[in-house]
Amino acid sequence: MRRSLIMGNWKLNGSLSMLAEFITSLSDQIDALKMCDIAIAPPAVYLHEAKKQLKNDRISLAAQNVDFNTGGAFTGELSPQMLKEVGAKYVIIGHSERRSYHQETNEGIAKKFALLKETGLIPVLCIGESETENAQGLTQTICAKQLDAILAKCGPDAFKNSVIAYEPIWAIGTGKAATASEAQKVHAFIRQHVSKGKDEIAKTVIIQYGGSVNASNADEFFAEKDIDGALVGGASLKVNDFLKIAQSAVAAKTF
Ligand SMILES: O=C[C@H](O)COP(=O)(O)O
Repeated sequence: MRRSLIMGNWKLNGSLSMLAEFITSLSDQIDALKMCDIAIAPPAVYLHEAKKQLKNDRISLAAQNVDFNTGGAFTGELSPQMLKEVGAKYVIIGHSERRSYHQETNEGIAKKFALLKETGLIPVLCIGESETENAQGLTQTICAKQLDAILAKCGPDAFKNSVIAYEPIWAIGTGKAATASEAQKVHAFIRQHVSKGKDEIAKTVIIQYGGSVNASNADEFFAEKDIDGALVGGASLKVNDFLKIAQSAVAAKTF
């Protein structure tokens, strides 16, 4: 059975004191969350300190972005190897905020995906459609295009042991989450599209839902068979809310 992965994406939020409080509270509760994997993605500048403060490997670290170069004259960028060295296990790539505010393309994101795999880091590939595309019935077309860029660059086994976060753009930070059954349909499509009948990929690819997940609606998502956890933004900034979401994931796997 796939384990759920609950990841908190802090985006451009947080501080050293918040990090310390968060890690202490999370560490106190982690034993009750054995059935799911937990990760936090604070701003990259805090990863090294987070690694030092983490007392066990049950809480993993993620970065929010990476460059597609390994080194050289690329001012302001961070390489996969640097993120690995400061403790990242996962790296979020292709978030819609980066696609939209930093003009990231499917091709550039595919280069990042390939480099992360080579470095031994786990890509968390964000995909999803805009509100207009959703209204036009283009959800699957858009998701397929975003996934196909990775398959073209990395081959049919690209998604073995990888993470995909389905994040409909209209649901991010809006309080207007997709319904669990809407999300389940898209997740089932994604699983079929990336595995193309290969059981090994279908069984190992983790597909998270992201977009206004909170402590009250998390249960509904995790009850769906193709929703393997959540990429949580706003609700991951309060440790108690984040913990409740993780507890919902555990409960969904233990009935
Ligand atoms: O990476 C997280 C997503 O963008 C979701 O953000 P949100 O939970 O604030 O809607």
